[in-house]
Amino acid sequence: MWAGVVTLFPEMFTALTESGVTGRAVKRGQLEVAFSSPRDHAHDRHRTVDDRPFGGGPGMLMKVEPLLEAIDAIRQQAPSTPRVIYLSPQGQPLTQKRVEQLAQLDSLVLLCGRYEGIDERIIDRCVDEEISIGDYVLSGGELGAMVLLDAVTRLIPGVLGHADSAVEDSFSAGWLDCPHYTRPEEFDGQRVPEVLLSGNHERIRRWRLKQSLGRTWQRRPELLEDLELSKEQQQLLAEYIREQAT
Ligand SMILES: NC(=O)c1ccc(NCc2ccccc2)nc1
Repeated sequence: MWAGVVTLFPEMFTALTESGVTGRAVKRGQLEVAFSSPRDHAHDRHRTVDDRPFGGGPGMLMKVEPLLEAIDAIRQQAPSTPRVIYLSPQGQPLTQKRVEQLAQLDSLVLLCGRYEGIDERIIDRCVDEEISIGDYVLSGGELGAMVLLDAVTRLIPGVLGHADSAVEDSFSAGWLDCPHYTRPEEFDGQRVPEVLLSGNHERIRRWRLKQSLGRTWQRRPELLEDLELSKEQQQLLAEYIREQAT
């Protein structure tokens, strides 16, 4: 996956490119991240990248010309025509389903707004899709870009070891994950559920599925509305709900 990032703060992205699973993916060449800053494309004496909004109002906006030049510069580096995504509170919510679709692309350009955002003419000219990582306002789109890149990079084949890829099943199935335990079997009086020590893989599968469905019902019932549960899943969820009542 090739990602071009248009940002005034490329140094923020070392958290993604130099740490953990995503840092390893960059080192292995599974993810490539390139940067382009509007500041490098501001040619006036003060290298101005922002300006006051027409119509008045608080704050500043990112200027058209430096941003457009920065976008064109990064697009030229893309190995294939990139999908241009703008991170903004006005975007479509980022979901695991959308992450899975984005992970299929060869190249992305991520626009990171600062101040109160960017001139709408850039969105009209260059942006294919606006994405939001949640209903709150941040000081810039960079954290959203890193969230998106992290979620997408995990899905690139070979990035996660086999053991980790099992983690995908629950959320990509559309429900929350089940509880997890590791050694010791007992800690300060708290025991690991016996079923997980039983070695009975079918019982363990059913227990984990029941816990996932039950927790989804308890914490995020709206996620269940879009799901068509199998007979087994419906039965396990019903059992979980009955046990909650007692
Ligand atoms: N919720 C998000 O994904 C998000 C993205 C960017 C951001 N801040 C930069 C910005 C502010 C206003 C308009 C456009 C961009 N805050 C939150």
